[in-house]
Amino acid sequence: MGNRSLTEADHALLFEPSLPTAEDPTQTQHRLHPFVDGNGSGLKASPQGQFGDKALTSTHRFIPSANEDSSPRDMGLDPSMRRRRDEWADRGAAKIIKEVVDPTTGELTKHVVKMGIKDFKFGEQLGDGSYSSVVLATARDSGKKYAVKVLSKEYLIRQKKVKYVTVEKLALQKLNGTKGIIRLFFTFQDEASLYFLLEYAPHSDFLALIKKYGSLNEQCARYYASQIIDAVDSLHTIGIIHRDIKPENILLDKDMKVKLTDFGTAKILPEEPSNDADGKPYFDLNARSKSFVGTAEYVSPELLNDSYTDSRCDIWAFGCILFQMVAGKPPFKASNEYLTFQKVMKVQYAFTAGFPQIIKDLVKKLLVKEPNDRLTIEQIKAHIFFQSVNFDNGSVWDDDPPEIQPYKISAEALKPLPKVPEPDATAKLANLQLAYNSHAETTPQTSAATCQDRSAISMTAATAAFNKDYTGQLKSGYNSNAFVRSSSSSTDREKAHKKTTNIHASRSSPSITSVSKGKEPRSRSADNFWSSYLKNLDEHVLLVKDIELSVEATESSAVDLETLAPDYKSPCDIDSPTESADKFYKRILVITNLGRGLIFAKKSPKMRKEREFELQFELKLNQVEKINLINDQMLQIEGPKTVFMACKDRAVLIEVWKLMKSEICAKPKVASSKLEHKMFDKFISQKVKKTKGKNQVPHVPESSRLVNGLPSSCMTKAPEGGGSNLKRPASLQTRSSSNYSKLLARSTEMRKNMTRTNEK
Ligand SMILES: Nc1ncnc2c1ncn2[C@@H]1O[C@H](COP(=O)(O)OP(=O)(O)OP(=O)(O)O)[C@@H](O)[C@H]1O
Repeated sequence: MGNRSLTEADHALLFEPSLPTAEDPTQTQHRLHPFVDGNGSGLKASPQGQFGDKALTSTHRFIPSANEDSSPRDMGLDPSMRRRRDEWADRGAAKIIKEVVDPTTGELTKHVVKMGIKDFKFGEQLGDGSYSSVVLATARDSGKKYAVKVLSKEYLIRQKKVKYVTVEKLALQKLNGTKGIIRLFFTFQDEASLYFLLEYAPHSDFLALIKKYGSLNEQCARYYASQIIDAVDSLHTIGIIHRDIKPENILLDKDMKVKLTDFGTAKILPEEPSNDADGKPYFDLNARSKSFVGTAEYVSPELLNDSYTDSRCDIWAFGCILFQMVAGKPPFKASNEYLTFQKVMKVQYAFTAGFPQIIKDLVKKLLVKEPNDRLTIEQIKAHIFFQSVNFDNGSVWDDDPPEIQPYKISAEALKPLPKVPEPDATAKLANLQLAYNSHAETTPQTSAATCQDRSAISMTAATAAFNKDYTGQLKSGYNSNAFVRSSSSSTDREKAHKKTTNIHASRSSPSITSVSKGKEPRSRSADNFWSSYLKNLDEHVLLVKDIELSVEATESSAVDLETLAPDYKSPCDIDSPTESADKFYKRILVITNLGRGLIFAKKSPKMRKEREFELQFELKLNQVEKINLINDQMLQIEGPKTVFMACKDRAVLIEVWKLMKSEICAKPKVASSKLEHKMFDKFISQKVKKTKGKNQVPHVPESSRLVNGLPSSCMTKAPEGGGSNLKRPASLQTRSSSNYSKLLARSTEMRKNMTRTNEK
């Protein structure tokens, strides 16, 4: 039993009847009012430990066995054990008030009934926690399914976990009937174990969902995030802080809706005197708690840095989960717990490529080191991401879930958030916008104020401009250049534009004005767009170019180069896609200073209709093993995948080749253009010497056969087997300590021993 004796409360939980929990569940026609714990019977001695991989093996441990009736069990029991079991059958059963309507008189009569282990058939194990096993149970009378959390008394006492169970029970009782919280119907016990009869959530948990799909699209993320935050709001309103919110503690019920579970480490706040006229209970949600509880990947920095948490730790965890929904992995994850802590303490995380701007904005405001600067729940609900969600009319819980789809990058998602101007600031914004646009193309001097604002205001326009600009270039053979005006034209803005710039005459297009810029292949607005897009990732664009791209098929298939690119008669005859080439995707390559080659594709068969660019492929340049120049219009880049990049424009290939050859990663090398061309020419002449015939179609070995487009493995999707490197993170639950290294040591120790200690 360790060095800690049981408190009265612990004793009550383990050995005495307790308070009622919830309405009964097992009957459809009758309402049942459970009010006490009792004891159960019908247990079978288990040869192995049944309380999770972290539990101790106990020879005294009992588990409910699947679908057995009582008689065969009696055979193995000696008389004293049988007597004890029978004693507990009465003592440990839950006593429930059953309301029965008399069919003749129509009167409601109440009966006290006992419900215990004998009233359920036990089935498969649903899950394993640190100190419990959860099994499926079917009520013998109604056939309804439940999840029963089974906790070994001996283990709880030995590992000093009784407090956790008490807290879990109290929290669930307090929260009973709250939307988004798993329901505890009642508890019962026998000599060996405690049983929590819980609502069954048949669709597993949120971690499994993310794993299955790899990520969730914005719509799904919005649906689930709104339920999670609403459930957290309800918790906090009732004075409960969860403190271990993570995907695996978010179950999915029969309707695929959120049910928070695992309140073992919750904090139940004392009610404070209320000043409210309506007398609503008041809880100090900012009251600090020093308990070291949570899970490494979702733990808030204030617990690690300053050894305290309050309700804002649930908001932090919500931010981590929101990130994970889109990225498929938690924001703070390292090879071990210590390194994960380091990242959390420094709030060191990076958005994945193509992370949608709107969610990024919200996550950035949630994963904030200083709890006071973190958004409040009210502010979260008011965030533009939840603009379409009505948190007041219950639709968050009533609406059916959307079709689950993984997140797929789209140009729409990359568009920066519209900056909502204050009414009187519209004109100023327009001025700044236009001033910036003019600046970007023509005006050398810009005021400091304009510079400061421009990153915020230029991006929407730049996005729109980029797409148009790009289409325009294709049509006009790179002879036109575009510069941007505000994408939402307005008379005011046009006036402002005239005032602030006298450079360009307006054209009929509301968002683009084209001017001839000689031979410059791409407008700066396009580059600005990518720069702005990547700026948030601490990345900047080194190169934006049109390319044709193919990726070697993962399984070699009988596809040759002609099949790969039917319009290309030979690789040396590469040109921009023609208007007739319906099957072609226009692709551009963006190379960044962080050594990423991002290939965006735009399906625009006739170049009439605007189609959005989508990130199709990411090439990690530092993983490139070899670059082969097939000829001076095509590169073969060997790495984890073989990528063929073709471009008629030799200068483009020079740049790509140069970047890759110099193993560009974090720091680009700057070489004089003359030198680059020299190097390139040398490289080519060596290649040409080795090539037997000029302009010959290179031999493509069977193993390097190509397919048109990209293998699906390059697209955003769930990794094999629902994959990802997501392991179920285990909770940390240990006593508070101001000494961080002690905490780490303790958590490591804890991992080893799979033990927990009671918080103070
Ligand atoms: N009501 C339920 N319906 C279906 N499955 C459930 C239910 N409750 C729990 N489970 C499954 O059992 C697992 C363990 O449950 P739970 O998290 O409550 O246990 P725990 O011992 O408190 O775990 P932890 O180690 O996180 O503290 C869950 O991850 C889930 O897979």
